[in-house]
Amino acid sequence: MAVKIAPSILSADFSDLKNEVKKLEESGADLVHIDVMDGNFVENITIGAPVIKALRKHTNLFFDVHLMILNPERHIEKFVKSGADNITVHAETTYHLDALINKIKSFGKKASVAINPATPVCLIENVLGMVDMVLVMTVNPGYGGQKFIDYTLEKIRNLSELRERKGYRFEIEVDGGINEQTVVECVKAGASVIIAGSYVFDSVDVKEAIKKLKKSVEKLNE
Ligand SMILES: O=C(CO)[C@@H](O)[C@H](O)COP(=O)(O)O
Ligand SMILES: [Fe+2]
Repeated sequence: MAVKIAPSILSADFSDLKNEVKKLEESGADLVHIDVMDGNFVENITIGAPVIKALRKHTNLFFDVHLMILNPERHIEKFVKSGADNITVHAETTYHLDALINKIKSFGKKASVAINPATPVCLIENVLGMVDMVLVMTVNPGYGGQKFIDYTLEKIRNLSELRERKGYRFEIEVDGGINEQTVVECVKAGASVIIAGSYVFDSVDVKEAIKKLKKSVEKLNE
């Protein structure tokens, strides 16, 4: 599976998001990852649907919206209308995961499920045939710039093996602590959508950072 790079704008300059997103488009990003945090499910509070809607006018890049909010079912329609292309919900935030995924899909959007580092894969096993992506949190959600948690690699391998065995089509997305080394481990384990926040935005050259991540895994696909 071709590896895609999804820079997370959590580490971008919030006072200049329009230009940050345009810069990603010119730098070869495959998707834009947008972290929505509510100060309840996670400590931090970031951006909501109005900001996504405002950004939508300035790029055609795929908007990968990662909801880290309680009661996500109350907000799906707003995020659909804001221009999200994919909506990812955390399995830990709902009692009704199946219904929630169907709700997202009913709007014609891609629907994905995320799990925290400590959440086992078996919790989402029943919905693996319904989702477009499984997002494996490789740090605890809430902040950018954290250290990659090694034991999450086993979950990626586990998901990859389940996908193969059952003939599922979801992609595995990884989020948190991605750099030139950890990206290789994740892709080897079966991930193909790579979210990178601080690695991309803290670098001097965004285009170069994206290129380096792609180059790190090129050899694996030969
Ligand atoms: O969802 C989250 C954090 O909760 C992420 O998408 C972060 O934005 C990743 O940041 P880095 O670890 O790559 O700096
Ligand atoms: Fe994220």
